[in-house]
Amino acid sequence: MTTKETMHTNSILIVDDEKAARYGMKKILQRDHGSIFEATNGIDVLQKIHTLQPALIFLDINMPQLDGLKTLEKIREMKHPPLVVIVTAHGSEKIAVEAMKKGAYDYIAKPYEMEELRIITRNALEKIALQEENTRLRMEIGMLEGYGELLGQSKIMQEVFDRIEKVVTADVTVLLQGESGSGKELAAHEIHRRSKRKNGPFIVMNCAAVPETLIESELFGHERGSFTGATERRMGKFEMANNGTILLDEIGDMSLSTQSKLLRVLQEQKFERLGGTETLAVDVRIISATHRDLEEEIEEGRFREDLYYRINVVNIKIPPLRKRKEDIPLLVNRFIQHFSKKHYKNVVSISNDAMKKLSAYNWPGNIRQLKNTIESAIVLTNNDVLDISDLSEDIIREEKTPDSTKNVHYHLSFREAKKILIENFEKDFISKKLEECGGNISHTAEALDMHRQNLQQKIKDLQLNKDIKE
Ligand SMILES: Nc1ncnc2c1ncn2[C@@H]1O[C@H](COP(=O)(O)OP(=O)(O)OP(=O)(O)O)[C@@H](O)[C@H]1O
Repeated sequence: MTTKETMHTNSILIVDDEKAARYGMKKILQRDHGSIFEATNGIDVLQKIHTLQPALIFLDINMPQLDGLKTLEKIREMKHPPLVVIVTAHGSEKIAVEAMKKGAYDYIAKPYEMEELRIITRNALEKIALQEENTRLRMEIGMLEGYGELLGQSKIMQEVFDRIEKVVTADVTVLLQGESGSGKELAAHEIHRRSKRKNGPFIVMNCAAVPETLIESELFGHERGSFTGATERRMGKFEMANNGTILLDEIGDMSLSTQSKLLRVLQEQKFERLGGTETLAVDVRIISATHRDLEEEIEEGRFREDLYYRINVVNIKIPPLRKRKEDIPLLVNRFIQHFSKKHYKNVVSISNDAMKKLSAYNWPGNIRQLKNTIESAIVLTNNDVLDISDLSEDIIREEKTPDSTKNVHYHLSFREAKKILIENFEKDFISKKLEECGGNISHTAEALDMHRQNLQQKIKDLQLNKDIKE
């Protein structure tokens, strides 16, 4: 919603089929107001609203063709209707009340005093000015607090929002890079929501969650009988995303053979279903996301360089939360509001000490971890204001930004050391959540805001398969 869409001009429109009545009213109002226009009937007024965008309308109730009440109904159906003051004859207050119920702002009965008309007009225009100021302020605050659902006031995030804003209309292929939980999927969704494809589908394909043998059928679909278990023809995600956007999440985890098939779709926007001969053409915007360093993956021979250049027309890096700690208070307060409502609690805020602890922590799991922390605190607390005692031990212990390399052996390569660190964090975080959820995978996946299959794979990779209930 732009400012222009919600703002009216300051003009007034007088609607009456009697010339003398219009003239009399215009003369009184002209003293204080510049732009006064006239309309002679209900149909004329509807057209003039579009061209003149008046702030206020004086609408006579007794008119031939479309009468005042019907005209009022039509005006109220408009997206941003002007205020309407109904002009009635003395003794027809009942109609005036009906008009107010239908959304008229006020009414005035003929014959009226000059002063009465002036006061009603002044009040109406003041009300409009106030409403518009509120809209403007709300929009300013909204913009300061983030970009749609993506919250962030830090300079670094404002730069990310600027970059996103530039690609929304451009319909180019975008690569989102950032650590797990930093907001890549949310950013992709926001790009879609603001693009010209917003009425088309937004389809997410998690390339890491699907086993290698099924990924092509997931992406491109399959014909009946194309492999054991393919009992019916199935649409792939590319087909589903036609006229919309597809997010290829964790694209860095895609095998080389699938990468080459994907390259063809990117080049030609064409593909065949598995086991099929028909070539399907689609119109899809592709957004890719990964937590991996794709240039490193190319060097290691695990990612095709030509595909990289295709998906990386515009690159947006989402910074980790520890690099934008000034966003933590805003995020925490929003998450408190959200989860307090969701879980029917009365938590209204957080103590300064607890906020300091949250700001000092390093957040290796980024916003997802912060969100989970606040949700779990809200569910477990008996307080109206979250306090240090509502936070988990890890967060309380972390007095300052931890030396994240403290347990790492320097004889390892940087890549190996990084892998161990990430694995240790993942093991620790996931096993704690599993424990909290009594080993139930579906609940844990929900609590971690992760795909169930993704979690199952992680549990297997990290060898956490103990006490798991399906
Ligand atoms: N800037 C933000 N403002 C508010 N909520 C956010 C923001 N960034 C992320 N979130 C929330 O954090 C959670 C994780 O975000 P998201 O799934 O987009 O991360 P991701 O980078 O795609 O993670 P992964 O790589 O693990 O898939 C989601 O619940 C999302 O709504």
